[in-house]
Amino acid sequence: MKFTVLTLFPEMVDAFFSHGMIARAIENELVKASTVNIRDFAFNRHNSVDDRPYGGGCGMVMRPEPLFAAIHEAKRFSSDSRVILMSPQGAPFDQARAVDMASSSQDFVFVCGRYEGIDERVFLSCVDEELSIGDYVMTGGELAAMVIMDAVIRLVPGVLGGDASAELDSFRNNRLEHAHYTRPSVYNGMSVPDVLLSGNHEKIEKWRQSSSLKRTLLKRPDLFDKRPFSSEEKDILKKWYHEMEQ
Ligand SMILES: Nc1nonc1C(=O)N1CCN(Cc2ccccn2)CC1
Repeated sequence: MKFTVLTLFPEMVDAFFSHGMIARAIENELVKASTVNIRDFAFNRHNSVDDRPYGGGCGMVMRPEPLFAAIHEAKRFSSDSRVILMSPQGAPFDQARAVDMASSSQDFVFVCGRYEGIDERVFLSCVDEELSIGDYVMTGGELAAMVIMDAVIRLVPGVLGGDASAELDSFRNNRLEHAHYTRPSVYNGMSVPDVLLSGNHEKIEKWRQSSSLKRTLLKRPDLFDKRPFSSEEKDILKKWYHEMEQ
C-alpha cells in the first residue's frame, strides 16, 4: 500500500512520516509513503499555484494545471490508485472507513488543498473521493491527510505490536475502550482495581467489558444506536440496576 501526498508544504508531511510507528512501518516496508510538492508542477511565469476566483469574491483558488500535472505524476508510479481530496465537504472519516482503507489493495493519492479550494475541473476529472475529518475549517488539507494516514497505517497488518490491539481499539465494534492502568500499583493514594492484579483472566475480561460499557454510556451513548446492547451488556446493566436498588 502506497501513500502519496500532494501538498505545498511537503516538510509538514515528511515530518509525520519520520516519527514513531509511522516511521517504523515505512522502514519495515509495510507501507510506502512519499510527498509531491504541487509547486514543482507550476510551470507558469511566476510559478503560481493559485489565482483569483472567476466571478470575483475573496480568497484565492488553486489553479488546475499544477494539480492536474501533480496528480498524473503521482499516479504514474501506481497501477491502481485512488485520488482523495481533503475537504470540509467530504464524507466524514471514521474508524469504519479506516478499516476499509487499511484492507484496500489500492494505493492512495491525497490532494491537500490550500486557500479557498481547488478548481472544480480538477475535482470533476481527477478526484475519486472527498473526505473530511470534521465539521470545521482548517488552513489546509495536510493535517487531515496525516490524521487519515495515521488511523489507516496503524491498522495495516504487522504495524501494531499484536494485531489484537487493533481489535480492542476504541470505536472497534462501536464501543469505547476500557480504562487502562500500569505501574505503580498505587499512585497519589489511588490504587489499581484489585481484579487487574488478580491474574484471573475471566474476571479481568468481565471487568474490561464493564468498564467499556460504563464509558460508552457516559461519553458516547450515541454509539448504542450503531450497535444495541449485547446480551452480555444487558446482564451487566441488570447487575448494576440491582446493586443500585439495594
Ligand atoms: N475539515 C477538513 N477535513 O478535511 N479537510 C478539511 C479542511 O478543513 N480543509 C480546509 C480547506 N482546505 C482547502 C480546500 C477547500 C475545499 C476544497 C478543497 N480544499 C482543505 C482542507
